[in-house]
Amino acid sequence: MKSIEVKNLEKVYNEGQENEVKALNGISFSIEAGTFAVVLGPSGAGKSTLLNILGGMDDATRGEYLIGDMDVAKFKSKELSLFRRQTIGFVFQFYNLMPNLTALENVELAASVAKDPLDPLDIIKRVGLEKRINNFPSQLSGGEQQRVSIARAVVKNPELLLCDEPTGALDKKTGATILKLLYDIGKEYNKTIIIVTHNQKIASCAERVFRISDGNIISDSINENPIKPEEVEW
Ligand SMILES: Nc1ncnc2c1ncn2[C@@H]1O[C@H](COP(=O)(O)OP(=O)(O)OP(=O)(O)O)[C@@H](O)[C@H]1O
Repeated sequence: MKSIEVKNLEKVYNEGQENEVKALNGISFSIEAGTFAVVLGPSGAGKSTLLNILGGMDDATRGEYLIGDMDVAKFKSKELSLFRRQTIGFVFQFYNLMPNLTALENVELAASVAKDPLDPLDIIKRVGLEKRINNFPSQLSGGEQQRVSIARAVVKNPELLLCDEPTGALDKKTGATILKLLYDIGKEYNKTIIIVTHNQKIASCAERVFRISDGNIISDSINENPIKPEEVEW
């Protein structure tokens, strides 16, 4: 497992033009492998921008992004494509499953592009969907679809799991169980997890909490006593 380091990361959209936007103002942080971290911030703070850069979906304007000895900010598009396949697992708010594939097939497809995948059936059982493997996404509840999407992310055996408002479309009870599943899976498979959210409650169960505002990290705290995800007061 590899630690993550970001140094003086800047993202400027439309640099030098009238409509220039500084979305990230030279932020720096490092995260130890296996940490359950949350990035909190209001709308427009730069959360999606940061997530897109960490996930290799966009490049930084300036600065460094290292995962272990991988110098990701220097990657060209082909290396970034491999990086997205092999190193990152994504969990999105609205699941983004392939509608014409079953739950198991969605997970198998992700495994098929990974370098060192885990067993799809084992993972789908681990997320509690043993009896739903042949269902299509439209035949699953929101919480079940999010379980498939977690299985799809984890089966790739990635270094880093990036989650964009993973409980944002779920009711409180389902959101809490999904949060617990993410936490438990992170610990079982020793994965670094970064959850981006505007929901302050989620931060109470994180080991590390970053708050961002206007493209700056305004606080970076280690939570010595995170509460259990199932005890989060929503
Ligand atoms: N492709 C883009 N081109 C120009 N400006 C952009 C682009 N993407 C984001 N921005 C701007 O960058 C700033 C940060 O946006 P970002 O989407 O990262 O914020 P956010 O914290 O994720 O917000 P939200 O919670 O609403 O999704 C905003 O001012 C936004 O308008």
